[in-house]
Amino acid sequence: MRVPFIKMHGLGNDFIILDAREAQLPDLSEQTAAALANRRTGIGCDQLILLETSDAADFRMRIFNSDGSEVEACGNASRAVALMHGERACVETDGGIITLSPTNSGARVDMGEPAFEWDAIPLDYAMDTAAMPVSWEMLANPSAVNVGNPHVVFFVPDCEAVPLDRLGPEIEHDPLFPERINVNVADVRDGAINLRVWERGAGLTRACGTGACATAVAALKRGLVTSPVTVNLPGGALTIEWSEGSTIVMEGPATEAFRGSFEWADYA
Ligand SMILES: N[C@@H](CCC[C@H](N)C(=O)O)C(=O)O
Repeated sequence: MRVPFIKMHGLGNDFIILDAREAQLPDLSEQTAAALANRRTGIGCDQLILLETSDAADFRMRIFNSDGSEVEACGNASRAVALMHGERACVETDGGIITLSPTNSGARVDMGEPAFEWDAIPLDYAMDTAAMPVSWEMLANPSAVNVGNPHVVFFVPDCEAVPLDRLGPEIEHDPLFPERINVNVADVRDGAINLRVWERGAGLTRACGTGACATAVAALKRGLVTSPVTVNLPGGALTIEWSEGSTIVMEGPATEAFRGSFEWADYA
């Protein structure tokens, strides 16, 4: 079976998008998702996005990391899907319903409300998620925020100085995080946030939209910045708006890279 795909990215965080809203596709196993995401032997991407019909929203967006794991949310892919869809839409994800609106330069996405309770992150045991009493070498007292998916956020003097390629996987797989975790390291300068992210199931990426949301929320709660705040990532900048008790709104660019098709193979 020949399957069409669209390759898109948000600030260099790249996606394969498969559209099963009208055409029927075989069930996508985690092994097949990982094979398609492989940069040497597949098409290559950080996340594979599968669009399906939904009874609860205009359509459903499923998200697979490059290691094949299916997860709840992806901010950058939400903007890519908004650009591809071309009009405002409510979208069902495993992290909740989000609302996408294309803009002249990309998209604006209402990502829903963040959660802060320890068991909503989730953590393995109860603790204060605003300043967690834990550390990994120079990374200490992070905030934990769930924005549809789980994030831990460390504020440091200089995020470029953190060996995230070494500490990221160690923290991602720490037993404190039963569903693993996305690891954010951030510094605040001139009212803006500089951010690097080790993504659960994908490693270091050029940008992480949910990471930007979680970090902005954690920085706003700590009184380090005011809303709306610019979050600078290696791939470019996002704007995040949030206030206590409200939903998070993310705005930024999205780009189509190319289209193609491949012969479906089931690796399960
Ligand atoms: N790139 C994403 C996040 C993708 C999912 C994440 N790696 C997870 O496992 O939760 C984004 O832009 O938000």
